[in-house]
Parts: sequence; C-alpha cells; structure tokens
Amino acid sequence: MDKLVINKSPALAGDVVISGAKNAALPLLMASLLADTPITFRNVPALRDITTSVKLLEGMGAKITFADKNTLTIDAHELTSTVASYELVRTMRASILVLGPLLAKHRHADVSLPGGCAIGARPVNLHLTGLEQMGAEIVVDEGYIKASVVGRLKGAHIFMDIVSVGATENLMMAAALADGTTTLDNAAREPEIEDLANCLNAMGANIKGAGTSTITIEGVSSLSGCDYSVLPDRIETGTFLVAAAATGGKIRCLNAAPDTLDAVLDKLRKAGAEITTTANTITLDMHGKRAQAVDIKTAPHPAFPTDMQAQFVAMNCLAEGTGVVTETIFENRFMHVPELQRMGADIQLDGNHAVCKGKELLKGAPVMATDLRASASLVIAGLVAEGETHVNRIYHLDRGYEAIEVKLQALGAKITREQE
Ligand SMILES: CC(=O)N[C@H]1[C@@H](OP(=O)(O)OP(=O)(O)OC[C@H]2O[C@@H](n3ccc(=O)[nH]c3=O)[C@H](O)[C@@H]2O)O[C@H](CO)[C@@H](O)[C@@H]1O
Ligand SMILES: C=C(OP(=O)(O)O)C(=O)O
Repeated sequence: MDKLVINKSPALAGDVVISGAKNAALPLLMASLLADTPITFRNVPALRDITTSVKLLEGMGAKITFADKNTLTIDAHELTSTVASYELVRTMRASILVLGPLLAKHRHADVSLPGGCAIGARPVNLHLTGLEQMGAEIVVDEGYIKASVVGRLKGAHIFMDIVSVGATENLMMAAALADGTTTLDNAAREPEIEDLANCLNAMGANIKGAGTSTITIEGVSSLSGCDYSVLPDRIETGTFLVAAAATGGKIRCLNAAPDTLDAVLDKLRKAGAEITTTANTITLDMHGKRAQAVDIKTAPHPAFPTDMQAQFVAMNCLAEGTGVVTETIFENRFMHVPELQRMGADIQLDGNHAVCKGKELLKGAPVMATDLRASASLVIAGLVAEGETHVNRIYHLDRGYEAIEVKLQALGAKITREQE
C-alpha cells in the first residue's frame, strides 16, 4: 500500500483545479441504472470509489466506456444480474444507492448490507422503510437486503425522521420511475441532491423541490440517457482552502462552486482569511498570518459539513487560541484526534466535542487514518509540522481525492507518494 511522505512546507501558493464531486458522482453513476439509453458523465473524479462503482455496475452487466479519465458513458439498459455483492459493498458504502434504481427498473435487487464503518454505525433503515412505503417487499437475509416489488413501485408520502443524504437520493431515484407522486419530507438539502435531481430531470424525470426539505417526484414510465457534467467537489475545495489557511498561504481554486460552500467560507473568514469569489473560483489569502482557532458544529446542509470537520480540527491545532469542534452527524468521527495528538496537538475529547488549543509547533510522525477526511486532516497537519510525517494506509484518501499529492505539489507542498 502507498503512503504519503510530507515535510514542513512553505505557505501554499498558486492555482488548483477542483475535480468533480465524489458524493455527486457516486449517486449519478447509480442513476444510470434507470436509463433506457446510454448516459455520458463528464467531470467525473478519477477516484478509487469511482473504480469500485464501475466494477459494481459492470458486474451487473452494464457496458461502460471511458473517453478519458474523467468522462465515461454507461449503457445499463440490459442487466445480467441485480446483485451487489459484499466484496464491493464493504469497500464503498455508497453501493447501497443501487437499491432504489434496481427496484424501480428491474423490480428486484439483492444488495449486501454495508455494515458499520470507522465513523459510525451508519444504518440504512430509512432507505428500507421508504422503499417499503412505496410497496417493496424487503427481507434481510444472510447479510443481504433482498428486495422485490410486484409491478411498479407506488408513489408515497415519506417522512424521514433523520436527515439522510443517501436515503433521500435512493428514494428520489426509486420514485422517479414509480407509479404516481412521491413526497419526501425532511429531505436532505445537500448540493449533491440537487445535482442528482438535475440529472434525473435531464433524463426525463419530473422532480421539484430538490435543495429544499420537501421534494416532490412525479413518477414517469421511462427515463433515457443524457450528457451530464458532475458538480465540483465542495469538500475537496474546502480541504485545499484549509490547507492553504493552515500554512498562511494564498491559493485560488478553479472550477469550484462557491455557492455550495457558504458555511465553510464563513468559518475560514473567521479564521482570518480574506476570501474572494467569482462564479466558479475561490481565492483565499491569509496574508502570511497564523489562523485564528474557530468553533465548529457540524449539521446537515446548509450548516457546516461533517466532511470538513477533521480538516478544521487540524487547522485549529496550530491556530491562535482555542476552538471547540462539535460533531453531531456521526458518533465516532474523531479518529484523527489520537493521531494528531501523536504529532503534539493539544486536543481534549469530551463526548462529541473536541477542544483544540492551538500550539506554536507540531512535530512530524508516522500516522495513519481509518477514514477519508481523517486522512486529509493528517496531510494538512503534515504540511505545517516540523520534520517528516508519514501518512500510512492512504487507501481511504484515494477513495475521495484525485491526485491529492500532485495538486499539493503544484502549490509548493513538500509531499511525495511512496510504497509503504
Ligand atoms: C457518498 C456520500 O454522499 N456520502 C456522504 C453522505 O453519507 P450518507 O448518505 O451515508 O450519510 P447520511 O446523511 O445518510 O447520514 C446522516 C446520519 O443519518 C443516519 N442514518 C442514515 C440513514 C439511515 O437509514 N438511518 C440513519 O440513522 C446516519 O447514521 C448518520 O448519523 O452524507 C454524509 C453526511 O453529510 C457525508 O458524511 C458522506 O460523505
Ligand atoms: C464519509 C464520506 O464518504 P462515504 O459516505 O463514501 O463513506 C466522506 O466523503 O467523507
């Protein structure tokens, strides 16, 4: 397995081109299962999770061709199987998103239960009860969700008592081909939900209200392919901005979507960054200053995203003052804290709060992380720590960041990828 070797780096400077969003691309790829004709996706990030999704869809009989590393065409109108096996699902939880489309189009699906992961238990009860409300018969047997429906799924009024990105996406895709109208209440409002709705509408669906907490889907009898460009990755963007802020740098993110990052940009401004935006660029300038520690509380969009929490913890560790970081989405999302402590960070964990006292100095160390954003936070810490940091087991980082070391090198970071 590869590792990243990082040395204390100068203030990051220059331009970085943002990739398409992992969390938009994954549901979009699964939505191709609904289409009767080929669908082309552009701005698809070259990531391990995309490779896994391609394997998953190909395993079901979909034909997939790449025009280049970020453009692919999927023809999934004829499938040979409706099974998503444990081997693939366990490496990527978003595989659960094949359930709604398979059920809606092919009327049955066997999808491995994703199981827990490093950041929490992550149950899928809302996905299942929503589909049951639409008429699906679901049993969980030998670790598999075995779902079927006689005839078409039926539109339903579904209230979700927890805001869930994945459940909203799965149910929206299922409802697109259902018979009648579905209303999703207390729906997630993440930009990736809007991106999926936009693509489904381009395929012929009739979805209104995506991006608000009530989504109405008028089912249609068939969907066709289209040509769709994936939304820019707001979490990748935020990660580069925080890396620049932690190093006192000045960077410009190109091909970004500033509108999707309000809560993150607000916190960066509070940390002392000067931020300017155009329609698709974000410039951050710390004017060489050390960041101020900031308080963060994660919550569903449009509040502060849990996927940016770890990166801000890393920044707070070297900032001026004390920042209290509160995680409200996942019960175990402080895996980066013990590793940052090994680098000398002063962080006190108290339930779902991490109290980060900024220090003048962190020291490089061998570290590793068991989830994606925790790994990103260790990379940021490595850029500002004295000496050498080895971020081991970067499997997770490769799930969600396209060529992170290449993009950081171009900004002046001292980072290389080596064999462990
Ligand atoms: C591929 C993708 O888009 N992943 C994102 C998605 O994950 P994902 O869609 O898995 O996250 P959810 O929004 O579903 O999870 C939010 C909370 O709801 C709970 N829950 C969820 C479903 C359910 O049936 N029952 C239930 O209790 C979860 O355990 C969690 O505590 O949103 C998360 C929250 O913004 C992000 O961190 C992930 O990066
Ligand atoms: C938690 C994340 O992803 P996933 O839902 O794919 O595990 C993430 O992107 O930070």
